[in-house]
Amino acid sequence: MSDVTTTSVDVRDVRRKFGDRVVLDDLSLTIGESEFVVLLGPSGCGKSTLLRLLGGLDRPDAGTVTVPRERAIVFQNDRLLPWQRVLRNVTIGLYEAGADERALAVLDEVGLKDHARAWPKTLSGGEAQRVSLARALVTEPDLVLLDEPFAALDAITRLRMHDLVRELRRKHNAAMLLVTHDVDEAIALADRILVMSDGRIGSSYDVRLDQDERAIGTAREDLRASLLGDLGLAAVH
Ligand SMILES: Nc1ncnc2c1ncn2[C@@H]1O[C@H](COP(=O)(O)OP(=O)(O)OP(=O)(O)O)[C@@H](O)[C@H]1O
Repeated sequence: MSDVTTTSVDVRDVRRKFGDRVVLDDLSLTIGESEFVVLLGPSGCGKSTLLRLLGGLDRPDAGTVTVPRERAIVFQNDRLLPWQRVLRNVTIGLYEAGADERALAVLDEVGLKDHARAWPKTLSGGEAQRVSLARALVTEPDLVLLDEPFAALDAITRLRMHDLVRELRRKHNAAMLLVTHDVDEAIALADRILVMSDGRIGSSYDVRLDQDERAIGTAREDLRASLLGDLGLAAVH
């Protein structure tokens, strides 16, 4: 291929049905190595279904999904094991020597090295999600899947998380796919925003190339309009 960047994710003509309902309808997308793609779309349009396919938690009825072997998922709820301390929650899935050191290094990156011996129930929502990010990154995945990881956090904590994710992205060279309903979150983090509708990728915005304020303002309006348009259609059904 003549692409400048190497492809990390290649989804081709994927179809996924639940009963009679076609949730993903010949959907195709690619994500480049170390590219940050945000998937926006109204509730129920199939974002999590796509993420689950990429994470290997589900299989398509038709089409192909090509993803790197090393990948990690962060969900909206932290899914930490309450009976394990923070450090053990991060080392889960690491079997080699030096696991504790690696986990401590990533906990340091998310600002929680001091909490290594804490129990999950003593953490705030934002801290618990930072541990989830540490757990995802400790294996140095090539692809990180983020399923609305900041949706349950308050606005200020969410903004702090955006800064953290940008910083983590610089340090770890993974491709990232974030699912969100939040247009501003999408613009803050994405290289490219994909809007999903009717089981496919409806439109695509290149944020990285559009750095001037006016272009970003226009994109924000367009994105809001396409989301509201989809919601309007959904309300008619
Ligand atoms: N395992 C399943 N069995 C039956 N239907 C399912 C299953 N998983 C998802 N669906 C249906 O597929 C559709 C898409 O669900 P999905 O969770 O992918 O949407 P979403 O875009 O992530 O929504 P939200 O933004 O609300 O999380 C929904 O109508 C949902 O009910």
